Amino acid sequence: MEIANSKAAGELLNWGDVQKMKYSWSVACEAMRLLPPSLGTFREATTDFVYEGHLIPKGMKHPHSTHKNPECFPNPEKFDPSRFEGQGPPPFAFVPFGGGPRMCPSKEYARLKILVFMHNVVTKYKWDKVFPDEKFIWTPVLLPTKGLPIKLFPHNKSK
Ligand code: HEM
Repeated sequence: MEIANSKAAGELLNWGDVQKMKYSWSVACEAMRLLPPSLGTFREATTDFVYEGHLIPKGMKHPHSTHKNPECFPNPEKFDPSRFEGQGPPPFAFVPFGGGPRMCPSKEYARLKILVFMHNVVTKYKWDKVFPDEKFIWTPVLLPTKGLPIKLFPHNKSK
């Protein structure tokens, strides 16, 4: 709310505002940790190799599986945005956008869109899910099974 409180009614966000929205981004990251928008990236080992004592055989495919590993994220089922504060998770443990040379080229664009969306929804509306226990499936992108309808209640109709 720090950014929202610094803006006049109807004033748009600027780039500097978005850079300051660190807690909102931690919340978005924690949501993407628990429910990655994309099922993950598949990498195929082109040769046998050993990593930290584990044989990775040629042909093995790896979707990302670290998001709920308690060594990377203690108490992994808990929604806790503070995991992303300070140094944050270990390298390559949090990979909703993939990693390495083929990682999502739109990560920063997606961050901008997500933060602007969150800012506007939170500052303009109170909202409720129509189906509180709606399930999500991956197809391979994350989809709400009933389309995630929500009811919006404007905070202030004059804005
Ligand atoms: C929350 C939003 C998004 C998420 C979570 C996401 C996630 C991903 C993931 C996991 C990959 C595979 C990366 C890899 O193989 O290591 C990927 C690739 C890609 N994404 Fe995104 N993405 C998002 C938004 C977008 C948007 C908005 C665009 C385009 C405007 C986009 C364009 C691409 C492209 C072109 C690739 C292929 C990159 C390559 O193979 O070199 N993504 N994305």
